[in-house]
Amino acid sequence: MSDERDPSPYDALLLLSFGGPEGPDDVVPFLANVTRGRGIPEERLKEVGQHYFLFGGVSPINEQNRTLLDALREDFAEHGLDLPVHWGNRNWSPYLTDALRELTLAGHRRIAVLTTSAYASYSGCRQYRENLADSLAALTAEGLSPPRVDKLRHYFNHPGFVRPMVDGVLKSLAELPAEVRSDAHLAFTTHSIPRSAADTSGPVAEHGDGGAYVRQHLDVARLIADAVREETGVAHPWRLVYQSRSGAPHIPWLEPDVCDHLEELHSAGARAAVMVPIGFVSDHMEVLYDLDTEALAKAAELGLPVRRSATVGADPRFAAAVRELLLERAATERGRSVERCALGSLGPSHDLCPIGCCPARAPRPAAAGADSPCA
Ligand SMILES: CC1=C(CCC(=O)O)c2cc3nc(cc4[nH]c(cc5[nH]c(cc1n2)c(C)c5CCC(=O)O)c(CCC(=O)O)c4C)C(CCC(=O)O)=C3C
Ligand SMILES: [Fe+2]
Repeated sequence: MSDERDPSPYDALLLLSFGGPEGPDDVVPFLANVTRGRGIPEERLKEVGQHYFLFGGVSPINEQNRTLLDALREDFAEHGLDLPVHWGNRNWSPYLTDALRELTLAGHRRIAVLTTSAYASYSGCRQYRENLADSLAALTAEGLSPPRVDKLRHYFNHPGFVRPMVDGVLKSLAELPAEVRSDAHLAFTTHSIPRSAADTSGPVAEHGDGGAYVRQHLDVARLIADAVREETGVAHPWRLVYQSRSGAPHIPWLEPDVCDHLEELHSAGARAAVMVPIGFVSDHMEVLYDLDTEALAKAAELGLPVRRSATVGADPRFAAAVRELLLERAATERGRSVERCALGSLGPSHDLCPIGCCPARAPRPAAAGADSPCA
């Protein structure tokens, strides 16, 4: 078999995602799963529940993952890559443990895992690794012998993730009124996280204030802004901003908030903006509510023309990137040296999260890292 289509040692790919409710009755149990043991105030839960009820209790995230699964299967088939693609979630059905049980019972022994989070952070990386460790432990407790799992590297700077977003920004710019288009600011937005979590994201020694989380986002923002300038000849001013903050007000989280930023832009005389949700892989509730509902309402109130650009979703270039990441890792595991595709200044991310990377408040077992048993 040619190296370009040899997935060994892997015998399956698992898409690992957040999960979301698919009807009004799912909302509260879903939120209980999300916040289990983390002391999110009930006020906030009710507020978040409202976001979901506005959309009939349905988060689009599961449907988008189904579409991504289709795109991955289609891409694999087109490229002669014979590898089953499965799906499991942290917080809603289909649950990760059930997906891994099914794979175990079907005889799979070594699984590559793709998370729907492109960046380093506790929520986007280590927490998924903890979920994997928990599920493997649950299957062992059931008397099964679960497979080994490897998490594919962070793909924030992979061209298959960045280029579709560049196209999205160009499209959004084109939709702005012609007379303000070239003045538009780019507001790159991602999930706010506690400052303490940002500072300890990624290999701690390597990164300054804001950790790998902020550096990785800044690199992607710069890449997109540069590509847009090359395409349009306009150097749009840009800034990295944050959204979807939760938690107690006295604990510092990453700022500024996207809505505050729009207000600031407006009072500084800006004439238009495009919000670019680089922190998210698909148009799930954070995008649909926090940006398309809340932030666009703020923009309308200000009379500021604002568009929200597309996430990668199931773009065929993203599906191709997943195939490349998988084959790259497979070849590495077979001891071959391979090209590791990455744009920008940070280079390709590590395959194995270093010890202590993105620490949890209370240390717990995590799979697929340098500090994992049998990694
Ligand atoms: C970095 C990051 C990502 C991006 C990476 C990734 O994609 O993984 C992300 C994604 C998502 N976050 C999501 C939903 C929620 N996140 C919450 C809470 C939190 N997120 C955090 C961080 C992140 N979150 C943090 C530090 C908290 C507070 C503490 C905690 O609880 O860990 C809460 C609880 C209520 C609230 O506090 O808002 C909910 C309901 C959904 C599903 C949306 C849908 O249903 O369509 C998705 C994709
Ligand atoms: Fe979240």
